This record gives sequence, C-alpha cells and structure tokens, in this order.
Amino acid sequence: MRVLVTGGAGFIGSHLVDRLMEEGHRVRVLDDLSAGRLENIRRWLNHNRFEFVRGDMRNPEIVREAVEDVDVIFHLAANPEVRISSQSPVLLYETNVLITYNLLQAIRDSNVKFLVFTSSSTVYGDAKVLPTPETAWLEPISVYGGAKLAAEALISGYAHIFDFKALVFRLANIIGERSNHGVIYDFINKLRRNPEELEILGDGTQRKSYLHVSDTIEGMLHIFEHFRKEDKVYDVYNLGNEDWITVREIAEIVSEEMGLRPVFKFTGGVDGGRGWKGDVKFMLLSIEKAKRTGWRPRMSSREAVRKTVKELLKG
Ligand SMILES: O=c1ccn([C@@H]2O[C@H](COP(=O)(O)OP(=O)(O)O[C@H]3O[C@H](CO)[C@H](O)[C@H](O)[C@H]3O)[C@@H](O)[C@H]2O)c(=O)[nH]1
Repeated sequence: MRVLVTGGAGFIGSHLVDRLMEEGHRVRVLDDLSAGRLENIRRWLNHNRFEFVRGDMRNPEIVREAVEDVDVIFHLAANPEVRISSQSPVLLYETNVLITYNLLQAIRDSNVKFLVFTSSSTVYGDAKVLPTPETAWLEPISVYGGAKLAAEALISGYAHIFDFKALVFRLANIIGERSNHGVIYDFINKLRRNPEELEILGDGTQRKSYLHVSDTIEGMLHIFEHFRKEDKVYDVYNLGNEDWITVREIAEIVSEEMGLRPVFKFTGGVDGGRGWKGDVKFMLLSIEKAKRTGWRPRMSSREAVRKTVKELLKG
C-alpha cells in the first residue's frame, strides 16, 4: 500500500508508522511537529520507502500535495487535549475539524480509496449506557469531543458522495511509550518535581478504560483489513479495554513504580469531582463489535498503566 499517515511523528502515529514500515508498505508522514517529535520516526528517515513532510494541515495546499499518489490515509493529526476546551475552542476547531475538512477536499480530487480516522470516546460525553456501544446517544460535553464528532460526520458525508471508504475508531485513553501528555505523564513529572506530594486533579474517582498503544495499533490494522473486504462505505468501531481504572489507582501505581510514598492532594475539581470542565468522569467503551472481528486486547487497563509507567521512566 502507498500510505499517508497524518500526525505520523506523534505518539500513536509513530507506532503505526513502525508497523506499516515493518510490513513493507510505502509510507509518507505529514506532521507539523507541534506535538510530534522527529525522534519518534528517526529510524525511518533515510529509508527508501519512507518520506517525511513537515507541514501544517491548516494550509490546504500542503494537504493537497501530501495526498498525491496515495491509496490509504490514516488521519491521526490532531490536538489531543480535552482540557483546553474552555481556553482554546478555536484551536481545537482548527486542529480537528478544519484540517479534516482540508483533507477531505484534497481526497475529492485524488485516487485515495480508504480513509481511517482516529476519533475519541469523548464523542459520547457522559454516556448513559456503560459499557457504551457504537450505537449510543452522542452528546459530547467538551469542545474537543464536539470537534471529533464534527469530523466524523464530515467524513461520512464525503465518503458517500465522493466514492471512497472510511473507517472511524473511537479510542479510549491510549497510553504507552512516547506518550507526551495525559495523566501518567503528568504524574511522573509532578513526582520528579516533588517526590513528597502528588496533586491529583478532581476527586480521584474518575474511572476510565486505558488501552496500550501496541494493542491499539494491532486493533486498528486488524479491523482495517476486515473492513477492506466488507461492502460498506463507512463504519465505526470503539477501541478500548474491557476493564477500567480510577485516577487514584493510577497515582498508586505510578508512586509504587517510582519507589515513592507521596501524600495525595486532591484538588476536588469541578462539576462533582471532574479534573476540568468537560472531563468525562466514567468511560468504558463496549468493544464487542471489535472483538467480533477476532481482535482483543492483550493487556488489561491495569497492566497497560504499569507497563506505560515503566516505559516512560526508562525513556
Ligand atoms: O495531572 C493530572 C492529569 C489528569 N488527571 C485526570 O486523569 C484523567 C485522564 O486524563 P488524561 O489527560 O490522561 O486523558 P483524557 O481522558 O482527558 O483524554 C484522553 O482520552 C480521550 C479519549 O478517552 C481523548 O482521546 C484524548 O485525546 C486523550 O488525551 C482525567 O479524569 C483527569 O482529570 C489528573 O487527575 N491529574
């Protein structure tokens, strides 16, 4: 396959690039390096099947050039921070909706046959049904979640009108080596600054499902192969874990792995113990649909958290 990975220098994107390169595909990465790091893809930079383009997808011209001679696009470029929903809605719109629109406009005039998009569990908001199936009510409670849902909707519309196939993954909290934001990364940095005390945002009872990046990439590629053979224009899959874990338990695992016994200081948070406005307090996706394709996570949330802590401490 000739593949474009947007956001391919980022956390999840670079793991996907590793797998695609190892499988012998021709890979182009488009990344503005705002969150991604060249270090993540350094091993491929001089490979003859690999091409790196540094560019901002808010510029339609850059996007148009990047989709040339490509069959499949994995669209992972995005600003992943739910918590900036109150301060920077414009940034979240531009880096999730506008860049997706630019990509879809470029696909119109191209030979692209498949688009794979990484959406988010946050499209469900405070889900009324747990575990939450793909058919559940969609009511995002953050601008980030709203922007992801808007991007999904545009993708579906364009796929039906402009004759390509599109696959959407609604991801749980993805963690692992190279992640450079989120709760585990934050806790490690806070404890490095002050080993005596750990500030925990909210009341610590936030409970979510965490999936290791290796299980995520495995799932995305496995389900993509399944989807390719199906006679569907558009489909949506949740990707997450079957169990969940509280923020307090994550704090305990991080402290233990660092050999520390800090005092936990809960900020109390907002709106009944959330870390910030728009933080979904309880998230557990139903992964029955993904499992019916033959995929299942190898690691539980707890195992994924512990492995990630070890990986980040080493890095
Ligand atoms: O220093 C911190 C950081 C986070 N938290 C808490 O930890 C939980 C997880 O927060 P993260 O920042 O790790 O992740 P989010 O749940 O906000 O979002 C993540 O998962 C989503 C999908 O579930 C999106 O895809 C998003 O891009 C990704 O960052 C939250 O309840 C938050 O309140 C803390 O207590 N202290």
